[in-house]
Amino acid sequence: MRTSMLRSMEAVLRRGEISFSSSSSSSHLLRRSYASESTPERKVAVLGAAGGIGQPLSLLMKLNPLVSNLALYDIAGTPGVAADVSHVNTRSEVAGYMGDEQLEQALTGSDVVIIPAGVPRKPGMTRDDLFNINAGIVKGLCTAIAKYCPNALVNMISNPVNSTVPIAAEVFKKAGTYDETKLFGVTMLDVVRAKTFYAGKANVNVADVNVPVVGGHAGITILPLFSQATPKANNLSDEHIVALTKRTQDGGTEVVEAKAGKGSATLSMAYAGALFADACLKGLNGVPDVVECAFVQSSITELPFFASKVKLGKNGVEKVFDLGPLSDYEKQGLEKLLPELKSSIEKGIKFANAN
Ligand SMILES: NC(=O)C1=CN([C@@H]2O[C@H](COP(=O)(O)OP(=O)(O)OC[C@H]3O[C@@H](n4cnc5c(N)ncnc54)[C@H](O)[C@@H]3O)[C@@H](O)[C@H]2O)C=CC1
Ligand SMILES: O=C([O-])CC(=O)C(=O)O
Repeated sequence: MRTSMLRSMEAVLRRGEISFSSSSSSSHLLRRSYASESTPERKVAVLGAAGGIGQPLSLLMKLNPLVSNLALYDIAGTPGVAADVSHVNTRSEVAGYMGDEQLEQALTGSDVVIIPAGVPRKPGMTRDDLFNINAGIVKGLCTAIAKYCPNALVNMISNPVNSTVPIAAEVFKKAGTYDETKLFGVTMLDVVRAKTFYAGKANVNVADVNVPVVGGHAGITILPLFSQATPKANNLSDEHIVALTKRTQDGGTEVVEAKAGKGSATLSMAYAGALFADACLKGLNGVPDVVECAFVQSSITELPFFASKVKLGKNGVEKVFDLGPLSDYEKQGLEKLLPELKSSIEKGIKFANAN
């Protein structure tokens, strides 16, 4: 029975009928979709592809039939990762690129660039403690993106996202290529966590759950809006909501501590990153009503960048949705997060302009 299941799965993959579902209707990673002979060519580059996130993310992007070319770039280790992933019998051609001199080739022609390059946290560190190393890495990679694929959608995973996205924006502005509809901080893992934790407490099917998560991607700047969660749960008290909010905000730290010095979330992040990149590709391909949360240039609060629901279209961000009705608890959370998020954004802008 197992053999016949594998055979039918392989047949479906060969026909290009499997795709990643955007989380809005189902949280199943693999699902039949509209992919067909007419699916356009799309090149996706993963920068940091040999890392803890990069490797499983590269595999998941290899499984995505919307991808025709997969460029795997890192400063080391990519030939092995690319050779390994390239043997998976799905649509995309895989190529590995290593070191500065191959970055141009990796990036040229990319439609989507996913950036999980940089150091992860160890117990006791905040995401901001990664700034000194990762800011420079992101700046270098974005300088190359501006040069070699200025029209690509950029999915920034490297932490601290609250600062690396503003850094990217400044680099692109200086290069004259900035387009606010094409730059995204990936906050999808916060949404993935909020859905999982909510489903567990509310006792509902996780595949049906939707929870917007707004703000930023660090500690209290992560604000899950459980008052807008669906399906509605009648069994959750205020205490439950406070606990769910805290667990979502501390989700990254929970993994960092459990890994005890061996890094931060990689597998769940690869899943979340693959879902978000899939949503970007669907938007580029003209699929209607693709809506996900992301940290983008925004005017829905006083801050220049903010995570909220965004509609993805043929050019990237088509619409930034406002926050909708908030509970009193969420209003307080919003007030509390603004100063920290503001200072992280300013730190990124200052770094980009000083260096
Ligand atoms: N946005 C989010 O929700 C999340 C973000 N992260 C962040 O993602 C980043 C990566 O995490 P991991 O994969 O666990 O780290 P890792 O250390 O396992 O992998 C990072 C990879 O980046 C590569 N790299 C370093 N400098 C580079 C450069 N200039 N160009 C290309 N590649 C370069 C390294 O060689 C390594 O292979 C960290 O900053 C981490 O904090 C992690 C989890 C969730
Ligand atoms: O916590 C970290 O350092 C990694 C991260 O951003 C997450 O898991 O949300």
